[in-house]
Amino acid sequence: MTQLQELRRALSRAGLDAAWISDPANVRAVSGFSSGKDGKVLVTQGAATLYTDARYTVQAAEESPLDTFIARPPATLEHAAPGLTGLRVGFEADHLTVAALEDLREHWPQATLVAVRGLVQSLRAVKSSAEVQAIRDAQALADQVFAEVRPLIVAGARELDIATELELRLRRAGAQSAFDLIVASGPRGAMPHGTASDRVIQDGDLVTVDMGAQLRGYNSDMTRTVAVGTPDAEMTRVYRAVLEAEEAAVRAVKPGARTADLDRLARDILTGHGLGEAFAHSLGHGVGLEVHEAPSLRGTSDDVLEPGMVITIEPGAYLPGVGGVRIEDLVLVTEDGYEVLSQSPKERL
Ligand SMILES: CSCC[C@H](N)C(=O)N1CCC[C@H]1C(=O)O
Repeated sequence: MTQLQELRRALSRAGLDAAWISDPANVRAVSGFSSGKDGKVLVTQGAATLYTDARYTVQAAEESPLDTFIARPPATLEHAAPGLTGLRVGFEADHLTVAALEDLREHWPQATLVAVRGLVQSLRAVKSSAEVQAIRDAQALADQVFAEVRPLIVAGARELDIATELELRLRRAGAQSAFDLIVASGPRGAMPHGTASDRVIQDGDLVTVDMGAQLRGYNSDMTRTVAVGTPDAEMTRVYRAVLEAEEAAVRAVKPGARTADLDRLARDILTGHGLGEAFAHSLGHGVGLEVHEAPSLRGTSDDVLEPGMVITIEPGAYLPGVGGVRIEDLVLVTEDGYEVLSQSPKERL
């Protein structure tokens, strides 16, 4: 079943007649149009229309099988209005701005607008085989680029030099970085989102490299913490604890597993090493058209793993003023367990 068909079923279940899709990743998922930030999709049970402007006339025709209406707002909203009389129309509450909602109210007075959350996101959590292949290819490229750049992570190099090499090589291979590269060395490792700075890497540092490739619209996500020289005994202990938590959580991935339980498993291991407080974020997240998408591997999540989900397992420990460690694998949930997509070797300290 296509995402459009699934969306129509989800609309019926939610008591809606139509949906106005404005989240760029959802626009892409439903229409195939890759410039989702400049598109909207109106889905009813009988029709689906992609709205975009004249900059994309050729691209929309090439990429999307949907009927396409080329115009700018408010002409787009005026075009849609007659078909919406008396309908309950869902809009994406977690994306639409207040101003855009006011525009919908003004132009669609005969429709009942209903705020919905996560409608398309939940459909995207389980990937098709083509989507899995795109993510697999993105991760394979990230692994290759990481292997090329790993020898450059030495004392005297700047974090920015490492990030630049990674990004350049991803670009040369026809991909791009999925997010601002995280290269956090020494004490900067205590920042989970420590994007590369001009800090010069020192002998004895641990260096956290968190990178993703974006290929054909799909992302990968992986973190390795590497040692430059010999880290001190405390950071070696922290590294081993994070590795233990990471590998245990990966082994527990299977259909039916509650993501909150996986988070608890990793957190309990780190707590056993006195690092519970240092694990400052959730265990992971789904990956696909967005780097962060459903399911959530947060302690408060109700999500349950299903075959076809692609998730990260990424425990970390962050000690302000001292340093940090994160180890992250990209994992496909399979019918009988899991497959680790990220193949870059991990340090064994
Ligand atoms: C800015 S994208 C960050 C990608 C990274 N792998 C990641 O998802 N995280 C790093 C710290 C925790 C986790 C997050 O929730 O952002």
